[in-house]
Amino acid sequence: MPLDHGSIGVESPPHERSWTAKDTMLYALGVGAGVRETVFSTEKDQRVLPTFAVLAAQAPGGRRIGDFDPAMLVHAEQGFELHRELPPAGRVRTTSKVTGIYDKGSGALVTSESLAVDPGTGEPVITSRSAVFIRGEGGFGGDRGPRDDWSVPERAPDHKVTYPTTPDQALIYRLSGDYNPLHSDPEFAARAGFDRPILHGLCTYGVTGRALLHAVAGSDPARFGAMSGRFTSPVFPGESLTVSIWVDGPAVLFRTAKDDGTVVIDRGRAAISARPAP
Ligand SMILES: CCCCCCC[C@@H](O)CC(=O)SCCNC(=O)CCNC(=O)[C@H](O)C(C)(C)COP(=O)(O)OP(=O)(O)OC[C@H]1O[C@@H](n2cnc3c(N)ncnc32)[C@H](O)[C@@H]1OP(=O)(O)O
Repeated sequence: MPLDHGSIGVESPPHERSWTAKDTMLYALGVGAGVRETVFSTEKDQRVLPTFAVLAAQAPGGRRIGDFDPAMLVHAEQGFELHRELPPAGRVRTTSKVTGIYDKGSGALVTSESLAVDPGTGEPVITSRSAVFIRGEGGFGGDRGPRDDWSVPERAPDHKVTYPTTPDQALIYRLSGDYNPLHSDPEFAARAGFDRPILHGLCTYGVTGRALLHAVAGSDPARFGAMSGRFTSPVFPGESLTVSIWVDGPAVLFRTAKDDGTVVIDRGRAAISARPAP
């Protein structure tokens, strides 16, 4: 059954969500911030990894986009802007909407946007933009969607950071709320065409965000304004991730790859503000 194009532009009812210090510590462990990053993984002077913003701004309950086999859905793109640093425990009110359904031939690309505000003041806290790719749902004769002019700079990266993931990474990450069996159940993963469960896209994204935070933002979440990228190939738990980073003032480009060179996040952009004056 085709996807419901009537879902485009329909705003979801506001959804309030709160999180605790334990949620943000668990998230930190889920994206690999452990004993060397205890400011994120323990309560001592705790701060929050900027990429937690994507989870904080998720709003379930939007309009359904149609019937399809959930095993065929993968996370395709993710971006966010952080309007202020997130506290270890907090609350936001989020509205979201589908912004487009594009025909990519082999699948449909469904894009969405969420705005999370401070429920007390109404001030924006997080803007989040994401896309999912539903394999097998393309070919309906629709628009292919906007083009992006991202290209790899012609110089060597200014930074290269490699982080491991562990075989248990997806089992820890899922406890932050994405219980999609694609990441835990070998039978479901086989239905999706994978010989074992794959890592959550947002886990790869969080590992990449740590690399950016430490390499170009002086490990200071307050300097981390935005990040976006496209998931180009699946990652299996246990694989290492190398983030190549090019810095041009506040504008940062990046790309994440596995040990065999396969690029898993492409078209990466981040916005990092200057170090505050002492
Ligand atoms: C907040 C929201 C939360 C959402 C959570 C979702 C639930 C989660 O639990 C699910 C996950 O985490 S899944 C894990 C992470 N994602 C992945 O591993 C997907 C990796 N990517 C792929 O496999 C392929 O790129 C694939 C399959 C995406 C596309 O591969 P192909 O079918 O071979 O397509 P290809 O021939 O390369 O390109 C066809 C057209 O599609 C565009 N395109 C490709 N990958 C894209 C992507 N990732 N995002 C956007 N567009 C993409 C191509 O550009 C091309 O279009 P055009 O010709 O117009 O340029």
